[in-house]
Amino acid sequence: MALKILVFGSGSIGTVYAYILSRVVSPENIVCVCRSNYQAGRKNGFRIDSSIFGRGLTLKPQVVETVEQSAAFGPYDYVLVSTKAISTSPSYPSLLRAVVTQPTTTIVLLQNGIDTESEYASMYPNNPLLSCAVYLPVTQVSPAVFVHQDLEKLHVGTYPANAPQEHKEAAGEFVRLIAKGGGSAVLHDDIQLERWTKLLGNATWNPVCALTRSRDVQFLRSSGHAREYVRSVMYEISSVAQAAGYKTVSQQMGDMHIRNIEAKDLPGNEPSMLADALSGRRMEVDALLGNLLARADRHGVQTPLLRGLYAQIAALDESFGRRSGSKI
Ligand SMILES: NC(=O)C1=CN([C@@H]2O[C@H](COP(=O)(O)OP(=O)(O)OC[C@H]3O[C@@H](n4cnc5c(N)ncnc54)[C@H](OP(=O)(O)O)[C@@H]3O)[C@@H](O)[C@H]2O)C=CC1
Ligand SMILES: CC(C)(CO)C(=O)C(=O)O
Repeated sequence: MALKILVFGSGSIGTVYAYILSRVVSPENIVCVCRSNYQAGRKNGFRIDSSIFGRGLTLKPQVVETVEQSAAFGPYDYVLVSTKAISTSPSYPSLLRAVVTQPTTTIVLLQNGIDTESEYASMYPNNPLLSCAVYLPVTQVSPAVFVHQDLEKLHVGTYPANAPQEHKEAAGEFVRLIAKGGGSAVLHDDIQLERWTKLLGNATWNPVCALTRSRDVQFLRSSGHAREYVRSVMYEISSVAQAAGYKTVSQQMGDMHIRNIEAKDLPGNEPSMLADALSGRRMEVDALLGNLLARADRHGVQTPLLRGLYAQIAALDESFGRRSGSKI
């Protein structure tokens, strides 16, 4: 039988993976749940300009406005969760009840952050749950129009790492599917090290860039203190990672990361949290920082700079909630 795929959250990441999968699965079997870009996506489909996959790419999947509407197109083999990893009411995991109807439906979390999986795992204990680290810089420049630059790599593994054998096999099948669509996916027995490795960059650049309305290179070149500040924030993150057992997430890794950004031209990369801040959208405060601080507390690691960043980004996020009456 033909595979059926649901993309919950057809923003930057969801749309590019929908495109990759549309090279192996008929677009009529790919259903995209949209919100602000629903009208544009329904009318014209999605457009992607990618420095890797090509310019002017188009995708015309099924487009719906709610998860309930998408249930009519199921049952699904894969439910890709590509919303922001934020708390909502009702929660994102609970919204998926209408579509996680088969024990074989694989849930794939295409999101940044750490410690974001447990609600999905407790709600859908029998379904394969895949957690990922996504390297895919994409920005939505107008409704349903996306620009993707430089990099595409997906690290995939089960949650938890010691999931049953059938779930491990489901992870392998998903990795093969992405590869058939021309993407680069890597299977891990334990994905958490990759999540923490990615967090080193995201817990630094995402809030720093969002708070300063600067891209990463712009921030680094903004004053004589910027580099040392970023380095010190990364030192705190790597100290928590070390205490949590992720020994390769080190200060040396942070230094290499900074050197890579320093070597880039202005203006640099726009982290997804900067894109959210510029549009006044709710931000991944806990997935990127709050859960990290909880780990720091658990291990008794001092993190004064991260606490300051958290307090500021949480206040900015709250201000967006007040202003918009909040979409969540
Ligand atoms: N963009 C990037 O470069 C990268 C992002 N990531 C991570 O990937 C994840 C996804 O990020 P990204 O794609 O940038 O986020 P986007 O904000 O671009 O996309 C999320 C989409 O989900 C939609 N959505 C949210 N709630 C609902 C709902 N209830 N019903 C229907 N649609 C909904 C949003 O709609 P609306 O537009 O109305 O808000 C939006 O279109 C995040 O965890 C991010 O940190 C990882 C690597 C790179
Ligand atoms: C790697 C990076 C910075 C890509 O833009 C990202 O993960 C994000 O924007 O959240």
